[in-house]
Amino acid sequence: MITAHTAPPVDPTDPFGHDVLEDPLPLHAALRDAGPLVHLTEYDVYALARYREVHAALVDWQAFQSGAGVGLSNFRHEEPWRPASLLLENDPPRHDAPRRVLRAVLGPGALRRLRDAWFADARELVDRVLADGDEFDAVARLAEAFPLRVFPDAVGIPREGREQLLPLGDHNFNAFGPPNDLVRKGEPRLPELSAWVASRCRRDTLSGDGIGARIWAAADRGDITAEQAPLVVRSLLLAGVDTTVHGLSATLYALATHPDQWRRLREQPHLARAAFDEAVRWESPVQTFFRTTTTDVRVGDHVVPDGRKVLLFLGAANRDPRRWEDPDSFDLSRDPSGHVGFGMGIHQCVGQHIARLEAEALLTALAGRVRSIELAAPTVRHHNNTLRAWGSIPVRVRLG
Ligand code: HEM
Ligand SMILES: CCOc1cccc(C(=O)O)c1
Repeated sequence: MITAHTAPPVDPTDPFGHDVLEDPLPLHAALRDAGPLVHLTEYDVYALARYREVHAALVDWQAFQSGAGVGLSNFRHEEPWRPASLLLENDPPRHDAPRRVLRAVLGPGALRRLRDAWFADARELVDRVLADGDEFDAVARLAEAFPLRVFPDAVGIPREGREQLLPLGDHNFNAFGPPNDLVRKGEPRLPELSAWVASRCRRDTLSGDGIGARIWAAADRGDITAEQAPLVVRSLLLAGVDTTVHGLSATLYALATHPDQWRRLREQPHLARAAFDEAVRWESPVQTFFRTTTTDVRVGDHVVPDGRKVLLFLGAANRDPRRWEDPDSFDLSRDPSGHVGFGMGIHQCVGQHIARLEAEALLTALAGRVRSIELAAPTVRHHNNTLRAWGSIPVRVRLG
């Protein structure tokens, strides 16, 4: 048993600096190569970047807890800046009932109920975009437009004002990082956005047959309490939009820069879901999340003391050559299962099948009309402390 707390290798890089947010790959490679555990001196936290250690931490919720927050802020010493998420920022047992309710309302029944309408909506949106011309911004016209059209409808929130979900989600994901310029950027609108999303979670603003109403019905049954219901709806609205916008953006970017893979998708439209999962592995729209150790935890030859923050680099794990063959290639023939782009273990993304359905609908509609897709101009990244995000992806398409 290791007795001395031998110090692991250190890295002074700021993982939330703009140079890293523009291109995180060099830091990911340096962290993986430095060892199974690294100490990030910039914030005095630990980092895991290899698949094996990230996966092990994700599934060991007892030693690596979420209940002290999954951002840099440690809820043992600091108040959360908003009421903590009942799922993301809680451990069992408090985590369990809200998770059961969300798993049920986002389960096979919801997917069956939504499938035909989402496929029709995707065809209608693609037809309208293509009617406007063969060059457009795939982020604004497709990756943002489609989730904002179908997901809030499925949850049951009114149409007007729903575009607020993007800046709201953007700030929430920035807030998992340090109090830097990205967090300061979102603060002026925060009171207005927080009040707005709280109003969308009330029973009386949610339409009768939506996912939101079904969460309130679960409270009526006593599966969760009436106090928990709005927070469970809030989880959907905070977690369910920006993630999918940037997951779809990553997929469209990957396909526009790999014409051979686009041809495969055209020939085999059933590969749409595989294309989305391979893009989520390759790009990892959710790059990082923190955990907090609940005891002295041994990682390799070192020990992380109790109560310390550990940054899990999901994106680095998804390109770890120790786990993936030719990890930097985007390849539809790969089996991407086991990637940690949706997390792993008891907190693994409860909305992943909703995201996959959105992607399948949009990609199927596109593959049905577009013979080729390519970049028409330089792309622009959108920096966020947690999300690997896109500002714009200008594309040119040929129909047929
Ligand atoms: C490409 C799209 C998405 C990605 C990449 C993504 C990624 C993730 C990841 C990595 C986690 C694990 C967080 C952790 O371990 O601390 C997670 C959890 C979660 N996701 Fe997703 N997500 C996506 C879409 C969605 C959608 C569409 C919804 C809602 C319908 C959603 C709702 C949630 C919730 C509520 C949690 C917390 C689950 C828990 O802690 O038990 N996500 N997601
Ligand atoms: C990937 C999960 O992302 C989030 C972000 C913000 C809030 C929540 C929540 O569960 O409330 C989840």
